[in-house]
Formats: sequence, structure tokens, C-alpha cells
Amino acid sequence: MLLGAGLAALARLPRSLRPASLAAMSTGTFVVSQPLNYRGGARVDPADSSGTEKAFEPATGRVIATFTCSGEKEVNLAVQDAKAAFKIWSQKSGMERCRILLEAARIIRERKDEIATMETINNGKSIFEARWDIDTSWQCLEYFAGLAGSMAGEYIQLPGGSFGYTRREPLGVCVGIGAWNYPFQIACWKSAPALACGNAMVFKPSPFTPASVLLLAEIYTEAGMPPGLFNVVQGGAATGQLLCQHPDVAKVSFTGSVPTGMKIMEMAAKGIKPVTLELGGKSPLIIFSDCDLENVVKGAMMANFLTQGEVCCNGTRVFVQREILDEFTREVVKRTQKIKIGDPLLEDTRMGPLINRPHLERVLGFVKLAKEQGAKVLCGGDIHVPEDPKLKDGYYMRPCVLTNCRDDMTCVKEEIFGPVMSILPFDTEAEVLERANDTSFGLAAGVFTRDIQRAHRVVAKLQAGMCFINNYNVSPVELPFGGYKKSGFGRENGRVAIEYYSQLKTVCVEMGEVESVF
Ligand SMILES: NC(=O)c1ccc[n+]([C@@H]2O[C@H](COP(=O)([O-])OP(=O)(O)OC[C@H]3O[C@@H](n4cnc5c(N)ncnc54)[C@H](O)[C@@H]3O)[C@@H](O)[C@H]2O)c1
Repeated sequence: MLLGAGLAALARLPRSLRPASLAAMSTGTFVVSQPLNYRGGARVDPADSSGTEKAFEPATGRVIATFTCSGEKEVNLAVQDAKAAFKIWSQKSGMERCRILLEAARIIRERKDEIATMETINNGKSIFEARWDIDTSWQCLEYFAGLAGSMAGEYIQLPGGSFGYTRREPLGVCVGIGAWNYPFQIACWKSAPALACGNAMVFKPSPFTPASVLLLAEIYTEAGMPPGLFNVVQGGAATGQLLCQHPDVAKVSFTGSVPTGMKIMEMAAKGIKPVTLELGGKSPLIIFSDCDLENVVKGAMMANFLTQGEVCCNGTRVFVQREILDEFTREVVKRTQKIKIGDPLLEDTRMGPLINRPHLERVLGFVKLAKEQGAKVLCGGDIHVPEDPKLKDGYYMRPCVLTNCRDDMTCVKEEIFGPVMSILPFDTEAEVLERANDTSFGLAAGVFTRDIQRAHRVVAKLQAGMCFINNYNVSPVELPFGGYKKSGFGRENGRVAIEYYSQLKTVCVEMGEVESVF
């Protein structure tokens, strides 16, 4: 589907017959031409409607899709299809599921450029970065495919030859609800462990980024999953609520903001459904004066400016030990000013547009408020208008570095979700730890130092689920990812994710006579 009108048909051709140029789309040309719901192994128009939404190409401000939000009837059909497919899929052995997931991973790898192009067009992130996202997506499928065959319980010997054993069983129909910043990757990070464990999934992407998950749905079908195993419904809060409240849904895995996470948890509580919540953050990046400065500047850039700063685990509170404050600040500003902003489909672009106009205005509002509260803008923080006329209505801003920041400023306390770094000086380890942990979030944290004891001592005291030492924002799928405090709970990736998509059955086997007291 990458798919300007006539290209839709091309995408359905066997790969060997597809022109290599399918991924070679340019900004300003794409329109969605096929239905965006997926049910029973095919794209479908939803059976009912709870309104319509528009999706944009952030690079140009163009509408690329107007689509129907799914209502109660469509949500129910998707859940029922998933339920039927679950019966087949859950009976397969881990090795059978492994083989199909590996085939899906192979197809994603093969179609990487096409999927990345779609992601860039609908999200705005640079194509360079979108390719990374697709890499961690197929890697996630490979990782959980590898675990599928070795999911096993325990055997426990009991007195008199009796014994017990445990079985790790799937939950049933799981719901995945995604945010807009990593649309394809979020869908993979949720569906791969869910499906590896034998569950079915109904996925709802953000209405801002409805398109790329359809490629995943098609790939799963092509790889050999039963029709209905992975379904997609479109819509916003109303559709999400229908999914969370559906009595046949066994689990909800959610990625998004803290306020929505609270609502999801409330809805799940009513049905005693387990939830995984991957929520927002305001993470600290702590830089000690003994660090390798070159490395640390690179790390701070990676911690703040990927995907236009729209990254949940970004280290936006940059605590710098006073001795190196000036040198660090000078270097980071120099590099920030050099970031190439513009058409995200161009190979040398490193920062594209923000997701939409309201979000751009919100981020600029944070910068304005920061100035009013006494922060100093060292660079950026304003609208950027690229020279290319076709980009004039896109949602670009120049990445911003703020100094003179205090811990009580809004820009330091709240998640901005844009390219805005706040620099905060500190003097001692004890002081910075206290300040770093003084937040209701707890998603990630980073520390840069050459002192190995200090590095481990500091991360042990940081209240965050994902800690980095001497790097930031790397996400190997072998490592669990998730938050502390209001940043959520449950983990994605890593072996432990299996526990969040399965349940444990204990079987107690008596080999002797029943001893009755009656
Ligand atoms: N921790 C992580 O892994 C992670 C990853 C990416 C993004 N995020 C967070 O996501 C947020 C940005 O994403 P967003 O703006 O899409 O978040 P959001 O909470 O507005 O929406 C997330 C999803 O929830 C749906 N939704 C909204 N209201 C709902 C309701 N009442 N019931 C059910 N579903 C509902 C939306 O349609 C969307 O699909 C940021 O806070 C960011 O930090 C977290």
C-alpha cells in the first residue's frame, strides 16, 4: 500500500513483480486509497461509524486520508474475528508460531524502505530514522519468534510420587492501542510478544497515524497467520473505549499519555483486565564533569532530538556538572544549530516536521512560557519555513536549547514532546540525584561519567525503568522497556514481556489415594 492511487494495485502484486521504485515516493504525492480497517485477513470498510478523522502529511500539511472511526458494531466484529482466530492460533505449537513470525520478520526486512517511507510521510520523522524504527520492528518479531518455541512451565516434585507442573497459556484477545510517534514500531512491539504467546490482537493506531499498521496486518496474513488473528480498527478515544470495555477482550496494552493511561486503567479495572501502560516521561540526563565531552554532546543530542523530540523516553532535563557547563552548552548549541531541518524523505534531513499544527503550537507555547519564567533561549524554539515551496504549510520548528532553567519551571516539569532541551547546572552527586528523582514520571534516565562505580551507584538510585550509562535512546529489543511511577508499568521487549501476554496455570497431579478427612 504505499500508495498513491494507482500504486495500491501494485502493492498487491507478488513482490517479484513489483517495481523497485515503489518506495521511491516523494513528499507531497501520497494519498491513502484503500480502506484502513483490517479484519478477517483483508482490508475492509468499517461496518459502522462513530465519526470521521483526517490524517495529514506533516511535511506539507496535506490531508492524506479521511477515514471512518469504528463504532460498536465494527469493534465487536473485529473482536469476534480475533476470538475465532485465537482458537486456531493458540493450539499451534511454539515452533509453528515461531516459523510464521520469522517469515513476517523477513517480509518486513525486505519491504523496509517502503514501510519506512510510509512512516515518514504520515509521521514526519526523517527517512533515516524511520528505517531504524523498521529495523527494531522486525528485530522484535525475530526475538519473540525465538522465544515462542521455548515457552515452558516447570515440573515440581511432590511427596509420594505426586507432582505438579505449570503451563504458560495465552490470555485470549489482546487489545493494542498506539501513540503516533512510532506507529509501526509500537504495533510490532505489542503484537510480536502477544502473538508469540498464542494470543490474538485487535490494534488501534493513533488517528494521526492510521496508515503503516495496515502494512503489518497484510504482512502477518502473507506470512501465514490465520485470518482475523491481527485486526485493525481506526478511530480516537471513542473507539478506544469500546475496545477497552469489550467483555471478550482479555488484556489491554496501551502506549500514550498519562491522562489517557489513567482512563484505560479505570476501564480495565471494571473488567479485571490486566493492562500494560507505556506512558509519558520527563527524564533526566546526568552529565558528570569527568565524562568524555565529545561522547556526551552526541548523547545529549540523541536524548533530545530524535523524531523531532517526540520521544517518550527523551532525556530533556539535562543536568550538567558546573565545571563543564559552559563548554558543554557551547558544543551542544553549535551542533543543534547544524541539524538539517526539512523534507523528511530526503536522505540528508535529520529533523522533519512535528506531527500536526496544534502540537507545533503547543510546543512553541512551552518555549514562550519558559522565556516568561526566566529561561534563556540559546537557539531555535521558533517556526522554521523550509525553502522548498511545497513544504511551506508543514509543521517545522527549529530545535531549541534552553538555559537559565530552574527545577520549578514548566519546561522542566512537564513533558513537552518536542525538540526542546533544558540545561540545568548541578554541583554534587547527592544533589543531582534528589533533583533528578523529583518528578512524578519515571520512564528513563541517563548518566555520563568515566567513573564506573559512580555510574552504577547513580543508576541504582534513579527512579526510572530504563537507565542508560554513557549512551541514550538506544533500544535493543533484547532489553525490557517500561516505566516507574506515573510512566506506567508492565514491560515491552526482553524475555519478561512474555509474562505480560500470558498467564500461568498450575496443575497438581495426585499419584496416590485421596486422603479425605470426611
Ligand atoms: N512509554 C512509551 O513507551 C511511550 C511511547 C510512545 C509515546 N508515549 C507517550 O504517548 C504520548 C503521546 O502520544 P499520544 O498523544 O498519541 O497519546 P494519547 O494518550 O493522546 O493517545 C494514545 C492513544 O490512545 C487513544 N485514546 C485516547 N483517549 C482514549 C480513551 N479515552 N480510551 C481509549 N483510547 C484512547 C488515542 O486515540 C491513541 O491511539 C506522550 O505522552 C508519550 O510520552 C509513551
